[in-house]
Amino acid sequence: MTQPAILALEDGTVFEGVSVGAPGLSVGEVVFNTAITGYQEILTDPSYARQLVTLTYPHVGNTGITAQDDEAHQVWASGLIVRDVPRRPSNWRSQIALPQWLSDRGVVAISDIDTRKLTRLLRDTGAQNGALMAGEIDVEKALEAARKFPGLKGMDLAKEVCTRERYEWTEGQLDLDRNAFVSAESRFHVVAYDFGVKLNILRMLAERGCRVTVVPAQTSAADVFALKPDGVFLSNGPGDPEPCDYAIAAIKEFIASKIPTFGICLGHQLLGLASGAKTLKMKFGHHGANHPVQDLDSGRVMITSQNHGFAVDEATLPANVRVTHRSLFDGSNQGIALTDAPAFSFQGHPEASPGPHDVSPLFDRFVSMLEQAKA
Ligand SMILES: NC(=O)CC[C@H](N)C(=O)O
Repeated sequence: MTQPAILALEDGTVFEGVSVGAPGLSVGEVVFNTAITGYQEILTDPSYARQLVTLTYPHVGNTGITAQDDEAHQVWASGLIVRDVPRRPSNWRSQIALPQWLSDRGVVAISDIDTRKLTRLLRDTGAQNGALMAGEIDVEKALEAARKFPGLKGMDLAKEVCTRERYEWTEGQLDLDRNAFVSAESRFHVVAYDFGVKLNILRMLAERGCRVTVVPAQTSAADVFALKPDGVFLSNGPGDPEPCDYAIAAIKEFIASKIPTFGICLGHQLLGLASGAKTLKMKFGHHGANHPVQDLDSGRVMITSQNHGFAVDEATLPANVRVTHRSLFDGSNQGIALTDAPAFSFQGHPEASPGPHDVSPLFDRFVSMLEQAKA
């Protein structure tokens, strides 16, 4: 039996649809993602914590859900908003249908709303806070919950979503012919900060010969140095980078020690902050899998996967930080490199999960840095 669901926005707009997940109330910042595939990777990406994600692609759930495609061991998005979910999925890898998977995990989701109208509204007004309600509906209560959500600015979520315990990672990428993840021989030891890390990042490091020790967000630089790594990786993650003072302090020490350091997304923003730059909240951010980004060194344009609502403010970069990449959508910063330390970072997602692989050579650049430092 279909259950009703609503999406209430802080500006008072209410969308009525049907529930395709668990009953209940869930609040967060509403963001739109324009990728046409990868709904499972998006929902399990820890960077979406406290966000309600709407997908502009209208048919979501067609290929079902496969455990191997999880980017983390749980759904991190606070809710899902879509136009249409198929009656049944169809794919040889599918293990479970999207609505069942969502409701098993207590995730509130709505379908049958006009997602184009919602996206236009968010594009015009900027990302808004909202509330999803499914099952028993109380419009006033949902509107109040949407207005009460404090917003992501100033919210430190990295320390909330990260691993509690340190762990080792050696598994490479999925070999579909063998239906197994392949392990590679390791030549380097990398300490990866988990601010909300996506598993495909760890796999891409492992595939390139890195044995990875994943550590909690609040691990001190001294504890990292004690592990004697060849390099440090700074992961993606949810929330505002600015309040993550523990991470900024640790990264300052990595820069000073000249250990090879590579950051992705939140990790990029944190490297920027540790270098002395500032970050800003964008109007509606970048969330999609077809964003053009220019590599300023080569002039090449790459199509990239993106998921961020904050950005490094280029106007605040100190003299020892070079801009390496820029978004061709809005000219915002997409990459930096220090001129006096082997440290660089990228705002988008070179792990492309989901998305195109144009930026994956950045992992090779990090590995060359590890090689050079070791030589
Ligand atoms: N994917 C990420 O790491 C996102 C970084 C940060 N939370 C932002 O929204 O900008």
